[in-house]
Amino acid sequence: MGMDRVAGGAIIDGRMFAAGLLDDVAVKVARLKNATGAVPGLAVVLVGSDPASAVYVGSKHRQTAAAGMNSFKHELAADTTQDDLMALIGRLNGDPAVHGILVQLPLPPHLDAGAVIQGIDPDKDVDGFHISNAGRLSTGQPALVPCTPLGCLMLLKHRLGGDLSGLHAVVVGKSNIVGKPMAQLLLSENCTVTIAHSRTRNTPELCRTADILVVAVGRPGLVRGDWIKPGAIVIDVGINRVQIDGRSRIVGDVAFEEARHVAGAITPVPGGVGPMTIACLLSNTLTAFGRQHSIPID
Ligand SMILES: Nc1nc2c(c(=O)[nH]1)N[C@@H](CN(C=O)c1ccc(C(=O)N[C@@H](CCC(=O)O)C(=O)O)cc1)CN2
Repeated sequence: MGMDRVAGGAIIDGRMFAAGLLDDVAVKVARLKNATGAVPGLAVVLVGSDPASAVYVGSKHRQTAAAGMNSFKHELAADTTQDDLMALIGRLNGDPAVHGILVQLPLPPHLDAGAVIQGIDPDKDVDGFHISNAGRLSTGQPALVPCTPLGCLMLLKHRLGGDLSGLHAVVVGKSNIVGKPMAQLLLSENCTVTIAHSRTRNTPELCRTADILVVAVGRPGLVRGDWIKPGAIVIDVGINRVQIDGRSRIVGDVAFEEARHVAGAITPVPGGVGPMTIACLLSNTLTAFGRQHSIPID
């Protein structure tokens, strides 16, 4: 599932893989409803009118409903105060119909995103950004795992038949949202993990030693074809809006046309990691519901 061969490496079809995961979630939700009458609920909070965020939130809302779950969309004005946002989070924490809470990022600059994230009940933190979930992940305890790295790991495990053990993984980028949890997940799969970032001195050389290369820096086309070890699996997390020939396009952090001839497999942008983010969010919501009610989901 989810892999097309082209001259050079394989293109990993994230859209197809995500569709399969969403089907799987929908089947489990239907089974749960039949058995218990209960319906998992996801609350998504959007502050302001950033166009890309509005699209992502709309998509989350639609896909949550399509999977048979309750979706609660909260759209707040751009000048919402920290106190009002925290009060909403408090209400959602206490609402028994809400099993997952997500605050769409980025928030307007006057708001303290860190305080908002730490205000979410860790058991409802389906983004996996709360410090408790970060700590649980890094100590090997059951955690809600950030959606984008979780989606990357699923694509990698599928490509590699489930076994990543002993492979050298290089993660370019050290954000709390992608780079660090990605590194933790790869470590938990027994990879040897290197994290490269803007101060790393020999990033191209390091990348050339990677069996698995995950790039999440937000710099269009940073990773060139000659940074890639022949046959490596390349996961491009970048979603960068650029103007090409006067038209707005989305490109990744990897120079795709160069890289695909060297890599053994590569995710495209769009159509690679992005769709997995929302599919994993719904999967996390189901996981959160199961843990809150001590109901096995699988
Ligand atoms: N609270 C969060 N905020 C943000 C997250 C997140 O995981 N939690 N991630 C990103 C945005 N994001 C989801 O919220 C997201 C980004 C991209 C895609 C996606 O499917 N991309 C498509 C292209 C879509 C387009 O044309 O714009 C693709 O790559 O194929 C889904 C979700 C930041 N904020």
